[in-house]
Amino acid sequence: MCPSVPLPSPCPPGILFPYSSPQLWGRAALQPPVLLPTQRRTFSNNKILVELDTSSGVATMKFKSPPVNSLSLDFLTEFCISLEKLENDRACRALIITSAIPRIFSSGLDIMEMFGKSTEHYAEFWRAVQEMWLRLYGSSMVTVAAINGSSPAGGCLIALSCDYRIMVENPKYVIGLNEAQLGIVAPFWFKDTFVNTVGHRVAERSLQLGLLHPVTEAHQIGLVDEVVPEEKLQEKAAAVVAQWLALPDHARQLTKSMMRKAVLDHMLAHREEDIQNFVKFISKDSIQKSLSMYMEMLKKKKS
Ligand SMILES: CC/C=C\C/C=C\CCCC/C=C/C(=O)SCCNC(=O)CCNC(=O)[C@H](O)C(C)(C)COP(=O)(O)OP(=O)(O)OC[C@H]1O[C@@H](n2cnc3c(N)ncnc32)[C@H](O)[C@@H]1OP(=O)(O)O
Repeated sequence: MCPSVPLPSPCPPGILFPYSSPQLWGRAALQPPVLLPTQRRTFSNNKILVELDTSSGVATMKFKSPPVNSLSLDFLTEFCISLEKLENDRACRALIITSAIPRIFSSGLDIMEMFGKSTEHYAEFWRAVQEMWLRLYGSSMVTVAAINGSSPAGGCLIALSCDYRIMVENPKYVIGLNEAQLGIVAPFWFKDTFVNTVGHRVAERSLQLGLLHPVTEAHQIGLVDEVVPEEKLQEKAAAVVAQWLALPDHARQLTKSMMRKAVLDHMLAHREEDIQNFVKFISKDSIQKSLSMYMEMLKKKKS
């Protein structure tokens, strides 16, 4: 049962509220500072592995969906379930997201979910994409993306939705919202999340050109906050989390809510319309043709 933790009053109508239970916001921070032995709780499905260290309150989530951690409907569903579990767990205050697949953080939305399917399927898929973003961008946990590989489009969105991004320095890795290169358009809430991170001018150029930025450039434009060698990634992520967790949960959470509220509110107010727009757009013959050509190009690249 959740303890009844008094919230600062009056509570701002932060968008975090529908997605995280206000009673839980005090979490570990409000408990007496007793030294607990390190304890790990693990849960897993065939796409995602989560390990929660209950003594520090930090969970690590590893994407493990070969070959490229693409965000299929199944993956998104498992991702949302895992996020919900952690959000509702009083022992969890922070989340590090990383990949168990070498060289790839996530290849973005699974293109096969947007190709040759029924309008009902497109609507269900898009609702799942929205749900994932609402949960992650609106999370009351400290969230850090430990980006250990390339992260195009939807993969970049996951990183952008976290509070902090650390990327492995490797000249082969790229990150960005490259939708325009596929002949599709990043929806307004992808764009807003990007703008909130890198600013309007950088976002405008990057989105119009569908740029995938090499790591050093991503760092220069503020798309990632830090760049580290592979072997330092987990240590750095843990240090960043510790710094953020040193603040009182309620102050950090209310500040986060204040910063993200407008964008989250905007999407919630237009959620159904956004689904209809997606279905209409993705069902067009010209868009289906672009996606088909893109998949062909990916396959040709291999041979
Ligand atoms: C008006 C507007 C209104 C509403 C909105 C409308 C529009 C819709 C917006 C939709 C937003 C979309 C977001 C997205 O995320 S789209 C996906 C973008 N992703 C990419 O462009 C990445 C493509 N992939 C790659 O670049 C490479 O695969 C990658 C990730 C760098 C890895 O390279 P490599 O290790 O060499 O591996 P392969 O290329 O050989 O890939 C292995 C295998 O995986 C398949 N694959 C790769 N990516 C995807 C994917 N995203 N979805 C599905 N499948 C993928 C690839 O084809 C290979 O398959 P194979 O069968 O050949 O083994």
